[in-house]
Amino acid sequence: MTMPTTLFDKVWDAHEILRSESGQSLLWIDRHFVHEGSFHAFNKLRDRGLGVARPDLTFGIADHYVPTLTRRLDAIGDAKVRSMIEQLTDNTREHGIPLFGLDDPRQGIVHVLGPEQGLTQPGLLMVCGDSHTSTHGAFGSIAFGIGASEVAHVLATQTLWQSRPKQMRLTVEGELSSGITAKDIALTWIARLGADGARGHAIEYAGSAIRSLSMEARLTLCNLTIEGGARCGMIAPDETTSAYLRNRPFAPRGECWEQAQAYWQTLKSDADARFDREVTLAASEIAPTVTWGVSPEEALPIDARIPDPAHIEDLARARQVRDSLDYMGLAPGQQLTDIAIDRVFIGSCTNARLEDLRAAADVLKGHRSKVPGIVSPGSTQVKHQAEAEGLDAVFREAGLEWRESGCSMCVGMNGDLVPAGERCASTTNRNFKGRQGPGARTHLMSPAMVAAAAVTGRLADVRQL
Ligand SMILES: CC(C)[C@H](C(=O)O)[C@@H](O)C(=O)O
Ligand code: SF4
Repeated sequence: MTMPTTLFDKVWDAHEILRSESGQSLLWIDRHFVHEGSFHAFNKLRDRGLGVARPDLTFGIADHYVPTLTRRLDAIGDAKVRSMIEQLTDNTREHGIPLFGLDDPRQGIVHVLGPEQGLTQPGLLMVCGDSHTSTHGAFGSIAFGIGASEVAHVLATQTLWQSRPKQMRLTVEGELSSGITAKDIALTWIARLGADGARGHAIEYAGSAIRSLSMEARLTLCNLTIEGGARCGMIAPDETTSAYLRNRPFAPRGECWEQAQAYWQTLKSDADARFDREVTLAASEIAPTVTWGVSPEEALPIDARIPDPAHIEDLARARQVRDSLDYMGLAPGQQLTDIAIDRVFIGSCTNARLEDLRAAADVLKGHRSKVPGIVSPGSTQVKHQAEAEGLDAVFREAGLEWRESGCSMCVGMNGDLVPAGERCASTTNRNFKGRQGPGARTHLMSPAMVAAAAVTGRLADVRQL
């Protein structure tokens, strides 16, 4: 009798080349994405006179530093920003690595582009020097972020040493009510377990509420997995996965497609597989959720009040809450829906795919935004699709800026910043101090909720508009 195994075990075991005495596994890497931050690793290779082992399995993507007002490199005033994009172009050219560069019609944020192009597929092992690589696990691949020296190791060998993480299953049963999205599922579990709650674990998302999510929503959920401290997040591939991938540029075709289907069907946890940890949520207990503090775990249902540190017994936690409120410029006990905002941002690898833009446009249609804001589609293709549907017109008529695709105001590396002291309702994944700019205050929420905040000028419950 064979031991029952999990989806994670199946994919991991298929990639393990050997195991060291200390229990580390040497893993084969199927896909390696490199963005502008990879220059460290390329410099390392150069110092040691090494080449890239498998340029055909490596893909360059310009996203973190790209301008969103234009696609012209020479329009970037900041020489340091320009050089980040130039270095990626030079490094990929030198090593024969395909590049989705600034002016490529397929350009996009790495975690939007990979799935969109069909590079992300069930059963693969994928890495990138970027923490939100967990996104790609939505297809039933193992995908995680790695550090600069690991990027160099993968470039040089197409392999990576890793220790096998513990495993946790997060089951969400029931039906999500209208207005509740994958973003709300994620913020809810992270608020419950903590930003460190899933540390050292690979998460498999399961249950009827997860199975009913679209592919794009699954990407949002797996994207945010890292904010709960987990190593990666996965969802077993099903009909939704195959329907999404069929005919994508890099997806298998013809007989290979049939073979892939047969393999993908085996990619699920056995009925009696054991997890180190099981967590269950009822879909009915999930409300539209927003963050109020400086960590994704500081999140609450939109109808709640800001916590009062005077009522928190744990002194360390009370101090933390006081510190968060101080940075965020908020008062204890304040009703979330009373918080006025200064601007909005709709973008990032978390929530800037077509369905996200549709959800935001649905709420904005026929309204003016009370505050300024930027909409940056997750990829150039998403931009074109949105324009074909007239979504750009909805955003423009609402008074928001319709920009080019890139990481943009999620992290501000390209100069798209929230001014100090301003409060931004944002579809992104991190609300750390200074994340959107020095002194900037970020509230994370779903695209529909950002649109509701734009329309009302404060944090608002999209279900009550
Ligand atoms: C700059 C990059 C390495 C970073 C990451 O690792 O995630 C960024 O994408 C982020 O979201 O903070
Ligand atoms: S959009 Fe934001 S979270 Fe995603 S890769 Fe870019 S900087 Fe990181």
